[in-house]
Amino acid sequence: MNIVLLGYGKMGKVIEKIALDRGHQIVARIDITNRHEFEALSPSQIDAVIEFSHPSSAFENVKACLNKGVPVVCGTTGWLENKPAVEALAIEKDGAFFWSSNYSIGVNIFFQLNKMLARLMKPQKQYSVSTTEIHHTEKKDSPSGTAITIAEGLIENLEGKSKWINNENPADDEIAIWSAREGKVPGTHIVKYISDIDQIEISHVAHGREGFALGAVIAAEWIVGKKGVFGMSDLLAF
Ligand SMILES: NC(=O)C1=CN([C@@H]2O[C@H](COP(=O)(O)OP(=O)(O)OC[C@H]3O[C@@H](n4cnc5c(N)ncnc54)[C@H](OP(=O)(O)O)[C@@H]3O)[C@@H](O)[C@H]2O)C=CC1
Ligand SMILES: O=C(O)C1=N[C@H](C(=O)O)C[C@H](O)C1
Repeated sequence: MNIVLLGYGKMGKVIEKIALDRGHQIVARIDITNRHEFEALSPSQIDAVIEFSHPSSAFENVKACLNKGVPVVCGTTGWLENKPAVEALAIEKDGAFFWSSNYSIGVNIFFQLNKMLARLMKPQKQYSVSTTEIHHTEKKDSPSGTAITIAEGLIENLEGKSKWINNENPADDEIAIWSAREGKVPGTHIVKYISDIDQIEISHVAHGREGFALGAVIAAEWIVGKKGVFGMSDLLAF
């Protein structure tokens, strides 16, 4: 497959290595300094774009891919408010758009576990729930996209929760997301239920970026020839 990397930072570089190991070619590595090279490429040169850039650039980058008529797998977080517009554009252009807050298989299993646990905890009103995410100090957005997906899973499956709040004490209808930035931590997510007498905790700890990158390359392999708006639950058939 011919892949364009839109965003060539920490993730772009790990994705490149995994894509090459899986026998793909990297047609272009685009970051903020050589954006014009992407405009110059013709759709016939590209099987899929993998976009991991910056919260402020993902919206324009994904629109540029859909307008060019090439499938795009996007992992950038922190731009959720513009995602519905991109999804509408993908449908209008009969294109293909894939997004996940987290491409790791382990985290996607954790998302399901979180929802299952929430369903079990729903009648147990003596517990208060919260989620914590810990990432490296270079991370631009807070809370993490993954923590938002976890909070959405809790809101869907617990009673009386309608929104999340970041690094502030929650009201009764809010899920607290506690964010911390420490050293080079690749990504840790914890869901905790606390009562007066005990505590239940589930966690996912990434040991590196390889899991995110492998999932993104598998998504790019999967999206070729498809039309529509997709996420990891389509790929993993959850
Ligand atoms: N969904 C998932 O599984 C995962 C998602 N992420 C998300 O991916 C994103 C990128 O993470 P990471 O690689 O660690 O970040 P980095 O800051 O290491 O890399 C971002 C890259 O994007 C480039 N960039 C900035 N603006 C543009 C633009 N307009 N066009 C093209 N490239 C641009 C930056 O260039 P320059 O350096 O010149 O500014 C840099 O090379 C974040 O939103 C992060 O949260 C991360 C891991 C997993
Ligand atoms: O910025 C990161 O590094 C990560 N971002 C994603 C997120 O915001 O959830 C996924 C992963 O946790 C790493």
